[in-house]
Amino acid sequence: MPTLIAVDDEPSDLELFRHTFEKQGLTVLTAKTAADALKLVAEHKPDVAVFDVMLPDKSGIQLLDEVKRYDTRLPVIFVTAGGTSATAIDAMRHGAFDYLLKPLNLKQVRELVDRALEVRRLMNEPITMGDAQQPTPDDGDTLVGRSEEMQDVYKAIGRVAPKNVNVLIRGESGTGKELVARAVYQFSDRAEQPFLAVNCAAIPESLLESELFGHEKGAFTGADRRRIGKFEQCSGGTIFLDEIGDMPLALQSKMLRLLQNQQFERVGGNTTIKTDVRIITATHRDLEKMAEDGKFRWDLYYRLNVYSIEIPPLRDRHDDLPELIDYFLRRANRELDKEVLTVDEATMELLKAYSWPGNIRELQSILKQAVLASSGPVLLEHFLPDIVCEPEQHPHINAKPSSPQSLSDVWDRFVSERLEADSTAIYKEGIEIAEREIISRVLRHTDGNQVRATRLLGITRSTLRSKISQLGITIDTVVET
Ligand SMILES: Nc1ncnc2c1ncn2[C@@H]1O[C@H](COP(=O)(O)OP(=O)(O)OP(=O)(O)O)[C@@H](O)[C@H]1O
Repeated sequence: MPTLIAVDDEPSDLELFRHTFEKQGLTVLTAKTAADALKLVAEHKPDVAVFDVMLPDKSGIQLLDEVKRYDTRLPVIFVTAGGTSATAIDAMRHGAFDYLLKPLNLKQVRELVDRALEVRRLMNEPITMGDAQQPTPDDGDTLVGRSEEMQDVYKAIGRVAPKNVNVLIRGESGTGKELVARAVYQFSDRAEQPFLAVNCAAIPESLLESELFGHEKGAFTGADRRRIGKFEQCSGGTIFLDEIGDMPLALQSKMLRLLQNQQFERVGGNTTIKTDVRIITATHRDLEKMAEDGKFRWDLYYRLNVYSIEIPPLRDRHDDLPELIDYFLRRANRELDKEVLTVDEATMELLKAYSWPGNIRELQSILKQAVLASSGPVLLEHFLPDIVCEPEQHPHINAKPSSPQSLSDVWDRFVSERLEADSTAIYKEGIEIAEREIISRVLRHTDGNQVRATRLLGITRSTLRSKISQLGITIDTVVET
């Protein structure tokens, strides 16, 4: 269980943190002074910290600097009364994760702590390579696969990680680009420094610049205080820019200047800020084609592509399938509290014959559905979702809809089958199926245009993206603007 430490001289605030996060299953440590906090950090190595900016024996920033001696990667959130937010902004420049203003809004606190824990996980969970046999697949993440193609990927990681150069990771969606980025970071000389990930496609264009570079108070409507961007916050560390092909052209110029001189200005500011970040980027797009079409700057492309790692699609390394299947079965068993131990031969043949357009993410999602549906220790053919058994009946998004059936017939069949299989997750599975179906259909209607789809669905673009990834929705044509 992750551990949170809250440091504040106000007992009622400490109680609030204890109450809120113990309920969420976290271990909560509390301290009223910086001295006590330091002892707890040294002893318990917490995963996330919340510091008041003013402590009786030290300022929160002094405490942050001292804590960094024990743990350079601990995400620290500051809490401040509105009037002292300048200190909190200063704390961000010292590498704090973020800050919150009093009075505390519990929803915001929870969201921020969740994000900090995710960042901590990305930094700390060790990535192992090629060895799916480690005792529990939950001890960290494993890049599974011993095929020649994956051996080349591991060699490339080993070769480039210790060099302080920018790396471009390429591969279709769901092939493991984020895992490879984390492996490059973890095997680098910067592994003790922070790692921050930004998905360029998930953040609206208007906000991406300030997310990366920060802004000055009054830079635009709504900029009511200075904001420290990721490049400033992460100085000394590594930034992972996912979906770099989606970065707008105007921002590409600013990135280029940063790469040339390791310096930049906040939006609306004149002060030049020096930074020292290693940049890892990833994309599923054809950047050369984009550059030829004038959509991606060649000069930026050359700077980012100092070294590139190409991850092959799953269909080109079917040798890895048995090991991947075994790994994800064990994972699904743990998550769903099931005991599916093996896959029978006919099912394995079907899995091998399928083309895996959504790559490993799709494999993971399909095995989870199959484990959920299965009853007994052997995964049989009829527990697999139809898409694997009859792929021609389920062409991806551009295809015609399948045979008409009334909605209530479909759900009748679904519920009866699950009742027969003695399922204990009918609700969760049903919701997932409905979500997958609705989102896929709307995307088909918009010819894969995600911006139009978000409008029709009435959800945000980041929700859409996370649903696509969570539900393993595969799209042949994606138009993201
Ligand atoms: N070789 C692998 N071994 C084990 N798990 C893997 C492997 N490759 C990918 N995964 C898992 O598959 C899922 C998708 O991986 P990841 O997010 O790294 O893909 P991606 O290429 O970054 O996708 P996208 O382009 O859509 O962002 C993750 O849950 C990841 O842990």
